[in-house]
Amino acid sequence: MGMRSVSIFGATGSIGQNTVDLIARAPGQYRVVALTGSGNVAQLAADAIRLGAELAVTADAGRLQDLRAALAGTGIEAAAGETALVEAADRPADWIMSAIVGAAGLAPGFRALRHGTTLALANKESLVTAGPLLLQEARNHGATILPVDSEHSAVFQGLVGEDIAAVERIIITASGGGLRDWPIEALAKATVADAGAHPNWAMGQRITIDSASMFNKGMELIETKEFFGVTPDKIEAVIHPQSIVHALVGFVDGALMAHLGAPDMRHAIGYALHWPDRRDLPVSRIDLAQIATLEFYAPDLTRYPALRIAREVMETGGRSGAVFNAAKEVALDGFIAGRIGFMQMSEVVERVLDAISPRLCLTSPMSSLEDVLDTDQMARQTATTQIEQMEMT
Ligand SMILES: NC(=O)C1=CN([C@@H]2O[C@H](COP(=O)(O)OP(=O)(O)OC[C@H]3O[C@@H](n4cnc5c(N)ncnc54)[C@H](OP(=O)(O)O)[C@@H]3O)[C@@H](O)[C@H]2O)C=CC1
Ligand SMILES: CC(=O)[C@@H](O)[C@H](O)COP(=O)(O)O
Ligand SMILES: [Mn+2]
Repeated sequence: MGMRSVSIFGATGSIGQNTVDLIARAPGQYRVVALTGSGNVAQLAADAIRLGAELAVTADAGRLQDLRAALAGTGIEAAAGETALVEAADRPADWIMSAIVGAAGLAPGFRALRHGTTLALANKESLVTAGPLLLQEARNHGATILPVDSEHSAVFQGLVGEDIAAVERIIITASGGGLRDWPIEALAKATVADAGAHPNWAMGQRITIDSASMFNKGMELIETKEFFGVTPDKIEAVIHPQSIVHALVGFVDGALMAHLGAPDMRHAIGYALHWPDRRDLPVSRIDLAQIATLEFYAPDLTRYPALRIAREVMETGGRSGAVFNAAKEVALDGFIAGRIGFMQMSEVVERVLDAISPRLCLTSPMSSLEDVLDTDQMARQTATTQIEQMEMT
């Protein structure tokens, strides 16, 4: 058997760097086809050289000269822009990590499936915006999608050898985020630094703030429904401050199987990399006696309106996931830019879903990637308008 070929989309980010770490620890075992990044061209070039990649792509068309300069004399190809990203996904690779942040990750992952690859999916936005289309595309081309989000990897591992018909419930855990213990009245004044500090996981800024608002968990509820094909009434989220139990699967006989592990994404990434085998991974082993206490409690929906909105989206289906995600991305940009407060992010998303529904039938399914991208654009424009209106009042 030849060397396994891999590509990493979003290689310069938090998931991407953990993936690079695992690949770099196994010299001679992988042929690296493409690495992609965006603004961090220096990291992209350094990793492309370190891993001997064939191609490096920055999503930022304005950084092509910088990338070329950083790769001069190495023989590694350089490319830039959105089209180049999708073209990189056309380069066959046995295993592809999808770890671009946001809806920008959808098109390259979607294209990679055309080649029957194994797509390790960290980019949850792909499932939230276009779950049915993505899964259908994988079926059409004999491709495999493996979950990388820690909770979904945990559920996936809990389902090995099980019949999905015997699943009574799926419980995903939530840390509660950086503001979990704040008085609820103080949340409106939370800053980007406050919300951007996660109690347990080291992650990119956007998902860390989404953890604090629990938009991340809302996305994950939808991701669970789409990926595992279970009805919303079977999916629960519970706060677990230690982030040691990642998810639990409950069966019709009352058994509840939990997945435990240190909060280190190299576990879920490594599981997807070696699946269906298990290999030794450089993650710390948990010591239950030292941890001593694992707590669980129900989330307060007044504190976390994102969970309530996500549940409505799960029930609505159709285009509502794409609208929800796009509105959330614009609201998050607005919070990071200081234009709206922390609690106003959920207000924006709710307003966009309400404002757009007379123009767009939210329950109707999407028929193509273009359809998803059009819906995404419409929701982004509506969200921008809503933020402008909020700023005026
Ligand atoms: N971090 C984690 O532990 C987890 C992350 N996820 C999901 O994985 C994905 C990645 O998250 P994370 O690694 O934290 O994110 P980061 O922000 O750390 O990294 C994002 C990556 O995407 C690149 N990127 C940014 N914008 C664009 C764009 N418009 N087009 C193409 N590439 C772009 C970045 O490039 P550059 O940095 O060079 O600008 C970087 O490589 C997200 O969907 C997140 O929800 C899921 C579970 C856990
Ligand atoms: C590591 C991972 O999968 C993240 O999505 C994580 O779940 C975020 O932590 P929260 O539980 O705080 O959302
Ligand atoms: Mn997660």
